[in-house]
Amino acid sequence: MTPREMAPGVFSVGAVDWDRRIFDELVPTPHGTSYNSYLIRGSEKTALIDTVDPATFADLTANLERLGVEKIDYIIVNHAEQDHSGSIPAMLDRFEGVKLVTDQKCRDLLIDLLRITEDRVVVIGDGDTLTLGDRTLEFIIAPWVHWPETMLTYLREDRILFSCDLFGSHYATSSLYVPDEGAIYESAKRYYAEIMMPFRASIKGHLEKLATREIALIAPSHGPVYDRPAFIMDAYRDWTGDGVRNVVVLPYVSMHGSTRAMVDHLIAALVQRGVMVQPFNLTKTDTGDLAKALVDAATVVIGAPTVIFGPHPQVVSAVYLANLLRPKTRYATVIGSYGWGGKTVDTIKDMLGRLRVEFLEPVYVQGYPKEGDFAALDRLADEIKKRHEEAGIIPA
Ligand SMILES: Cc1cc2nc3c(=O)[nH]c(=O)nc-3n(C[C@H](O)[C@H](O)[C@H](O)COP(=O)(O)O)c2cc1C
Repeated sequence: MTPREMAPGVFSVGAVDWDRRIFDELVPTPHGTSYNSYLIRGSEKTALIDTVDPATFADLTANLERLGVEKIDYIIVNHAEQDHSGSIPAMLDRFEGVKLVTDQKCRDLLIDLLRITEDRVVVIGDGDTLTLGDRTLEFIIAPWVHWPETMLTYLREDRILFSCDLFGSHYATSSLYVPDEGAIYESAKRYYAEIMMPFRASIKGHLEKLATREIALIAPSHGPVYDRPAFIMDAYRDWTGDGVRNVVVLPYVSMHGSTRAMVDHLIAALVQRGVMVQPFNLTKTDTGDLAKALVDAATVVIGAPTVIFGPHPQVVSAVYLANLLRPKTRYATVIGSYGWGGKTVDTIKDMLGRLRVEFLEPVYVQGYPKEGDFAALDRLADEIKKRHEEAGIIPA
């Protein structure tokens, strides 16, 4: 990618990774991603906001060369994770005298993760500023935008917020600005779900802190720049707020069709009662899609057959993930089938200890479901409808 100017003297100089299909060896990235780095040329000093994944270091340096950059005074480090910080050691070698500017926790992590030496780091605190001559950078400490050391940087004169992972999306595009709000909404929601949802309360606080600030552009560290910041800030307010949607997320596995018959019956029963359903066959599911669905669904029903006295291992993996991500789900239960015995329902319940959910009566049956079992699923659908009505989320 070539440098793109966002404001006079402010350039996007990072790399687009069109082919990346998995991130942190954990989350699928079906649309690739980008590692955004931004150059600010002040009248006296030059600063670089974050670097890039080390695999794309050559793209960053090529962009700096294209702009004729010979000296960088500061590298602002908003986050110590290697997809942004990993090129710092190479940058320190290349640009003699450059100082890293970051908060205390990030400094400590940089020393631990990248073996940076203390003397290369200037530590700043919340609200501190750094002048580049005609430009002023203001630092906003924002811990737990998925790691404890995260911070944001605000370029006062141009009203640009460099938000690092906050508001980011794994989305490779040749467009500097959001090319399609619908597509970016989905990618940003998925990204929020995968790494920020567990820290919903902290993110809410950061949004409140930002609410009074004039922001013309939000320049995140992944995905395109927001030239209509209200779009993504409203979406984040919605995702981090307490509201839930009239949706049942239904992750399931079925080896021989018994649980599947129950899943199909429950889907039909819920739809007949005006409740939306998002089923996920876990043998075919992209975990990012599942995480995204968990962001605002009111209810989760887990469909699990028994394998060696407990839940099928693919269900265990999904339940473990859901427990880590801590969605704002209000109701949960288990449906499924066993052959002779086990502890599937109790094991799943125990695994969801971090969620503040009310457990509804499970429907767990021996073998292929019989008439009475389907009737129990109808009663479960009634119960879910009642809860959603009480929550005021079923349209009249
Ligand atoms: C590998 C394997 C292990 C199983 N282990 C158990 C078990 O420990 N306890 C049990 O009650 N049923 C066990 N079953 C039987 C299934 O739970 C039972 O067939 C169930 O109806 C399968 O539901 P499904 O058709 O939705 O896959 C096992 C089945 C398989 C294939």
